[in-house]
Amino acid sequence: MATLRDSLGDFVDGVDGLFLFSPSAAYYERFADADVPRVVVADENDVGAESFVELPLEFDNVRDRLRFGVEGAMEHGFVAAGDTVACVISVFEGGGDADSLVRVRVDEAMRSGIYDLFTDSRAEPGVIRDVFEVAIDLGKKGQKGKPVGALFVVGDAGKVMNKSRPLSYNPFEKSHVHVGDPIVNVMLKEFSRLDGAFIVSDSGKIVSAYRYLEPSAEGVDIPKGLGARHMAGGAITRDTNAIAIVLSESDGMVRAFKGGTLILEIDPEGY
Ligand SMILES: Nc1ncnc2c1ncn2[C@@H]1O[C@H](COP(=O)(O)OP(=O)(O)OP(=O)(O)O)[C@@H](O)[C@H]1O
Ligand SMILES: [Mn+2]
Repeated sequence: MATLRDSLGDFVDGVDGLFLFSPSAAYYERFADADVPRVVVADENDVGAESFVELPLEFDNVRDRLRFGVEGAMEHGFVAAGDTVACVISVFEGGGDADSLVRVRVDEAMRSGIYDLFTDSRAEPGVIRDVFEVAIDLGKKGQKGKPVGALFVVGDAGKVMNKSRPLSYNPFEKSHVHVGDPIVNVMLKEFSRLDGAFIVSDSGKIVSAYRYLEPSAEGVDIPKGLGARHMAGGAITRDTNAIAIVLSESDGMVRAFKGGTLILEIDPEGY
C-alpha cells in the first residue's frame, strides 16, 4: 500500500525543472539541493536566483501567471518544448508561501504572447504595466459608478499619431506627463469619459487623448462580438509596433492586442 506521499511523489517524477513563483528567501533555500534547475518567477529577484523571470504584473489568474513564467523561461532558454516542469505557486493570497504544485508540460502552443507583450514591445514593461493598472482600476470602479470604456495605444507613438486624427483638442498637447504618476491616473480616468484613444509613448509620456484611429483593418482577426473600439485597437497594432490595451464598456474586460492579435484578457473584478 502506498502512502499519500508515495502516490503524490509521481507529481515531480521526471521533471526537468522546478519553478518557484515569488518565493521567500527561506523558501527558495529549501530547494537548494534540488536535483533539477530552479527557476524563480517574481516581480524582483530578491533571492538572487541564477535563473530568473521577471513578473511585471501579479497576474491574478493563476493560469496566466504560470503561462507567463513558462513562456519567459522558454524565451530565456531555461526550458524548452518537451520539458516537464513542476511549478510551486500561490493560488490563494495571504497564505505566505506557495500552496499549490502544478505539473506543466512545456510546449510550443503555450506561447500565448503574454511574455512578448511585456518584454518584446517597444514600450517599457513598467509603462505597459502602469497602463494595465489604470485600465483595470477604471474597469473596477467605472466612472462615477457607471461602466466606462477606454482605449490606450502604447508605444511607437509617432507612427500611431500618423495613423490617427484628433477628435477634439488635445489636453496633453504641451504637457510632459507620464503614466504611473498618480495625478495623471486621475486625469486619464476623467478623460476616459470622452471618445477616442489615448496615445502613450515608449517611455510612458501621454502624447494625446481623443485620437480617432484610422488603421487599415485588413488581415486583423479579432473575436466576433467585439466592436469598433476593439477593432481599431487591434488593427493599429498590426499597422504599427504599438500594443493596445482596451477596456470594454459593455463587458468590463481589459484586453491587450499586439500584432493585430488578441493576446490577453483580464477580468478587472479578479484584481
Ligand atoms: N477608430 C476608433 N478610434 C478611437 N476610438 C474609437 C474608434 N472606434 C470606436 N472608438 C471608441 O469606442 C467607443 C465604443 O465603440 P463601440 O461600441 O463600437 O466599440 P466596442 O468595441 O463595442 O467597445 P465597448 O465594448 O466598450 O462597447 C466609441 O464611442 C469611440 O469612443
Ligand atoms: Mn460596443
